[in-house]
Parts: sequence; C-alpha cells; structure tokens
Amino acid sequence: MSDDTAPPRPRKFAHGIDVIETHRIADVIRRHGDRFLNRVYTPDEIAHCRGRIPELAVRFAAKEAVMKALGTGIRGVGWKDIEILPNRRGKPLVFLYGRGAKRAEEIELRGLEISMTHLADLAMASVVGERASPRPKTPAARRQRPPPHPGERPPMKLVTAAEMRQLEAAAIAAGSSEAQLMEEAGLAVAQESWMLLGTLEGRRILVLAGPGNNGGDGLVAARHLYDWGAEVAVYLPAGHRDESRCDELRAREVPLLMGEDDPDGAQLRARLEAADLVIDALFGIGQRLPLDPASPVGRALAALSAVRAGSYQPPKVVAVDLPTGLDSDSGAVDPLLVVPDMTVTFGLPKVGMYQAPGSDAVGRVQVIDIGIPKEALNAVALELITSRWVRQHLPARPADANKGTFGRVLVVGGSSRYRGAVLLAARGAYRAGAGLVTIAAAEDLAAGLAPALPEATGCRCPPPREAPSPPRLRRRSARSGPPPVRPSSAPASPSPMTPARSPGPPSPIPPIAPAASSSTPMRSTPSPPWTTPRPGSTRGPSSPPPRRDGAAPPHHHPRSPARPSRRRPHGRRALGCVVVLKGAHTVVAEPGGAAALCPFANPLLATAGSGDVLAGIIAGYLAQGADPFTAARLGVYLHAAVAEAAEPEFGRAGLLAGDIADRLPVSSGT
Ligand SMILES: NC(=O)C1=CN([C@@H]2O[C@H](COP(=O)(O)OP(=O)(O)OC[C@H]3O[C@@H](n4cnc5c(N)ncnc54)[C@H](O)[C@@H]3O)[C@@H](O)[C@H]2O)[C@@H](O)CC1
Ligand SMILES: Nc1ncnc2c1ncn2[C@@H]1O[C@H](COP(=O)(O)OP(=O)(O)O)[C@@H](O)[C@H]1O
Ligand SMILES: [K+]
Ligand SMILES: [Mg+2]
Repeated sequence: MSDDTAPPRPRKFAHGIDVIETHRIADVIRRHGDRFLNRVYTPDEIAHCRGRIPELAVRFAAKEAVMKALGTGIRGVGWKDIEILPNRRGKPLVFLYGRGAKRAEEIELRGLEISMTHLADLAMASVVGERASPRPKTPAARRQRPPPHPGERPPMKLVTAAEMRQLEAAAIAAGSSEAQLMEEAGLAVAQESWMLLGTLEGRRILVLAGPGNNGGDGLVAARHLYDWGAEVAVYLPAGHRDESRCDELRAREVPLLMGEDDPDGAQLRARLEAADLVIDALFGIGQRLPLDPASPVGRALAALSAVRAGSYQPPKVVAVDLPTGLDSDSGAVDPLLVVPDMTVTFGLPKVGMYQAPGSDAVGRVQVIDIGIPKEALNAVALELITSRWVRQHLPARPADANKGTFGRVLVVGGSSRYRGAVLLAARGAYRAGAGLVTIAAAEDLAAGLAPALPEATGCRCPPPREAPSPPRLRRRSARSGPPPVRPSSAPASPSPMTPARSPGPPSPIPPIAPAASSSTPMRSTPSPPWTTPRPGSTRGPSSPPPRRDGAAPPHHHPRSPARPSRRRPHGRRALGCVVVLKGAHTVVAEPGGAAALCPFANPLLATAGSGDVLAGIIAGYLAQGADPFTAARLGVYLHAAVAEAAEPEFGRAGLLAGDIADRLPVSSGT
C-alpha cells in the first residue's frame, strides 16, 4: 500500500511481451477441454472467446506478458487474476484481481496498455505501463528516503525443519489443512516448472516422488502439469502412503512407475533420458541423512546424476522444498545430491539453503507463500539480511549535515607486526560514512600512519605495557571525542577493551570493537556492543571451523559446524553483546535471541585484513547512530556485497582488504 505522506518513488516503465504458437493451445484444448479453459480463463473471457482458438491463444500470451510486466513471473499471480476483455469499441483492456491487483498496488502500477496480434500460427501480446521504481536511484531520492518504520516489509526469515513444522501447525490451527497446503505447494511447483520450460505442450516431465508429503507435493504438481498439456510420468522408488493422490493420476492415465517393478532401473533410466524436466520430490524437510546409495531413493538420484552428466541435452531439475540430500538446518550436502536449476521452497527458505556448502547446491530459490499466518512468522528468530533491508536501514545522510552529524570513531591499536590493521579499520569507518576517524597508535608507529591515511586524525597511545585502563580510555575518548575501535588483528594492548559511551549528541561515540582473534578475555569487563570472532575463536561453539572450500563434506551433515542454530546462542549470551561470527555466510546474533545471516559466501573476502575493514565499517555505522545489531548487519552485508560486485572483475581471488573499504560506497548504493 502506498503511503500518501511518503515522497513519490521514481517511476519507470513496466513492460512484458510474450508469444505462443496457436496450435499448442488448440492441442491442449483438444486434450483437456474445459479443465484447461476453467483453469486459465475467467468466465467472461470464455464467453467472449466462444472457443475461438486465436482469441484464446492471444489471451494466453497476454496473461504471460502481464505477469512479466508485474515482475512476478507466474509465481504468486494466478492465470485468472488477469483478465483481458475488450471495451465497447473493441480495444482490449487488462483487469487485475486478487494477487494480480495486490502486486499492481505494491509497485504502484498505472496505465497498463495492451496490444495483441496474431499471424498464421503465432499469437503475440505486449503490455506496457508505468510503475514505481523498486529502489531510489538518484542521490536526491536517496536523501528523501523516509526513515525506517515498523510498518515496512518484514525481513526474510529462515527456518529450521522443526520451525517449519511449527509454522505448518499454525497454518492448520488457523483454518488450513495439510491437504490444502499440499495443493498450494504442488500448484506452485507446477507453475514454476511451466515458467522454467517456457511451454508445456510436448514437453516430457518426470516426477520423482518419495513416500512422504514431499512426494505428495510432487504428485499434485504432476496432476496440474498433465492437465496443462505436458507429457508427465511419475516414478515412485518407495511407493506412496497417500493412495488417493496416486488414484487422481491413474484416472488421468499418467504412467506411475513403482521402484519395485523396475529392479534393474532400466525403465527409470529410459524415462530420465527422455525427460526435458525432472522434478525432485523425493524427500523434503523430513529427510534423514546420509542417504543410502543402495536404497531405491539413492539409486534414483544416482541415475539422475548419471543422465545429467552423460547427456547431450540433460533435463532441467526442479527441487521441491529442498533438494534431496541437503540438510535443511546445517546446509550439509550428501554426495548423492543433484544440484537443481531451481528450488521451489514453501513458507520460508530453510537455514541450510544459506549455509555452505548447501548454498551452492540449491540453484535459484523461489519462495512460495502457502498461507502461513503472519503472526506465526514473528516467532522465527533467524533472518536473512537482504539488500532491501539494508537500503531501509542505512543511516540517513541529510544534505545539511556537517561532519559532526556522522559521528566519530577512534581506532586503537597498531603494532609493528600488524601495522596496517588500524589503517584498514579506519578506512572502513570512513568509507562507511563516519564523520571523523582518529587513530590512537603507539608513538613509533603513528608517524608512519599519517601519510597512509591523511584524513584520519591521530592521538598518542602509550606503548603496550602502559596501556590505559578502560576507565582512562573512556575519559580520554570523552575528552578527545572519538570512540575506540580495535581492529581484530591489532593486539595493541594486553588489557581488555571496554565500550566507551557517548557523552551525548551530536557526536554519538560508537563503542569499541574488540575481536576475539586477539584472544583477549572479554568477560572481566563490561560487555562491548559487539564482537567479531571467527568460528572456533570463541569458547562457546565447540565445533571446528567451517569448510570454506565449498566441497561437500561427505557424511558430515547434521552436526556441521556451519550451523547457526547450533552456534548462535553460546557466544552472544555469554558475552552479552552482539556477536558477528565471521566466515562464509557470517552470522550476526544479539543477546535477545534474534540473529541474521549474510546471504553471501565469497572467497574474495578470505584475505588478510578484511576482518579489520569489517570492524571499521561496523564502527562507522555505529558512529552514525545505528544500534549495534543494525550496524553489524549493515556492515556484514555491505562488506560481503563488495566481493559479490567485484567478482566479474576479479574472479575468485585478488581483492585486497583495502579494496573492500574503497569499494564500499558503490555497494551501499545498490
Ligand atoms: N511443512 C509444511 O508446511 C508443508 C510441507 N509440505 C511438504 O512436506 C514435506 C515434508 O514431508 P514429510 O514430513 O512427509 O517428509 P519427507 O517427504 O521429506 O520425507 C518422507 C519420509 O521419508 C522417510 N525418510 C527420510 N529420510 C530417509 C532416508 N534417508 N531413507 C529412507 N527414508 C527416509 C521419513 O520417514 C520421512 O518422514 C516438506 O518438505 C514439503 O515438501 C507441503 O506439503 C506443504 C506444507
Ligand atoms: N569464504 C568466505 N565467504 C564470505 N566471507 C568470508 C569468507 N572468508 C572470509 N570471509 C570474511 O572475511 C573476513 C575475514 O576476517 P578475519 O578472519 O578477521 O581476517 P583478518 O583478521 O585478516 O582481518 C570476515 O568478515 C569473514 O566473514
Ligand atoms: K525434494
Ligand atoms: Mg581478524
């Protein structure tokens, strides 16, 4: 819903185009008659078209063109949410209902004009309108952005399998049923499969259906895809517990192949070789890993793998809810997993889809709303940090600001071994937008630092042996302004660091950032607002560091160290502060129980000093008034977003920590 008091969002064209071969629609109608018509067209459209194939075909293209203009694909907008009918003079008009109308409202769509044409066997439609830009692009628009408020779109949450089952129970308590949820899920899989293939007519689809509800979703998808004109077959390696779903398919004469009737797998192989698309509905959140390679499911996956590897035109793969072989909670990957082109996941994405190595094993992720009550989602603790969230929470940069508006950061540290660390942190803080950065380094180093970052001011820091006590440091920072930040690899002082609190506006003093890599005990002093350990460097999590090579750890799943649900609680509760657990898919957790996961894993960040830059960036956002949890999420996301953006230029290696700082403003703008 647009807010009347908000400044207008910049506008841009919304365009969609689609073309279809008329005979394909004729064939579907011949085979499926009213079932197809009633599924795709509104009663008024059916009445208007009176069975005329070119009229029906061009409307089919028109609906897809509208979906493209809405920017949704066919996910989320039903065929009958879009209606194309002529006005009295015969000019076609687009009417939107239900989710189509909702989406149009969200993007502030205006004036959707349609043009349709057909020629011999082709029908084509093009629509154009005007919509609000998804994000402010110009600096002026950015300055005008309203401050974040609680009414904004909720963050993307991530769930474990157990949490997903609770949400499912909440949906059922609110009036849905398991069968209804499965219908929603299966329909979405069918729609996404259609979108992936482009057309269904003449396309061969093989559904690999497991014994449980994941298999049930696959059977519903098979039913729709058959009704819409695809050539569908279903392979059930271990049978299915819901006979009525199988009967729906038998009634349509969809071939159902049972694993026990195909002992040598020859029929399965033949079907796989002929398929344009394979739907993996073997196991979802109910899977227990490791998979047994000798089991019927294991053999089906091995056959799919072999066909994919050995075929000139391998079938596309769509995974239902989760790829079979992916641990929903840890992201551990079974060696039998076949990486899909797309995963259609229900309700919310699963944590394991954003944990290495699982994040590389899911293909494109489509999240499908299956009607989980909004209130139930609030109970989910872990969220994914998204670019939308980041845009909404970056500190405001008013045009009439002066440097005092943006706060001050004090970086404390510097040793002959880690001479660059303070500079990198200071650079990160400046690039994040801090108004003033001061470096407090030992006298012998300070002179060398000034030319490297002339923008930073300096203040004398006693040599390590006489390092200031926390109260002295606090007094000093209150006197000289800036708050201390100690970059992670700069063990300047043997004494623990404590947060320095702001003496008051206009220069909020962001507290220090001691990092666990210097092995400083932090519990003996008041808690810092955040800390940035790497896995293994805090005392809480007992697991070894996560693998960063992206390889599937064979049979190493449910206890994977990269599992935030296991790692989360310890550090942050013990330390009483926000914890940034660094690595691929960094986790940020706050003592209250909320946690956020970075969507990125990128080896460009695995370079010395990048953690120091991160500490500085976070301090930079703190200095600008962000609370510690927000500052840490902003910093972690944008730090990694730099690497993502740099990948086309650098590939997988060669970014320097200093480059991360220097490229930060570019990633903040996107
Ligand atoms: N949670 C939800 O809100 C919804 C769940 N739905 C679907 O239901 C799925 C979960 O269904 P289920 O709980 O039936 O579980 P699955 O369908 O994932 O697994 C079925 C059964 O297979 C068996 N199994 C698991 N691992 C095995 C292994 N390695 N070897 C042999 N047998 C094994 C288990 O007994 C398990 O219960 C979800 O992934 C999703 O696809 C949807 O229908 C819609 C709503
Ligand atoms: N594979 C990876 N994917 C994403 N981020 C990574 C990866 N490897 C390292 N990082 C990030 O790089 C930074 C490294 O920090 P750290 O280990 O403290 O390095 P240093 O002490 O040299 O600055 C952290 O922010 C970490 O999250
Ligand atoms: K699956
Ligand atoms: Mg470090």
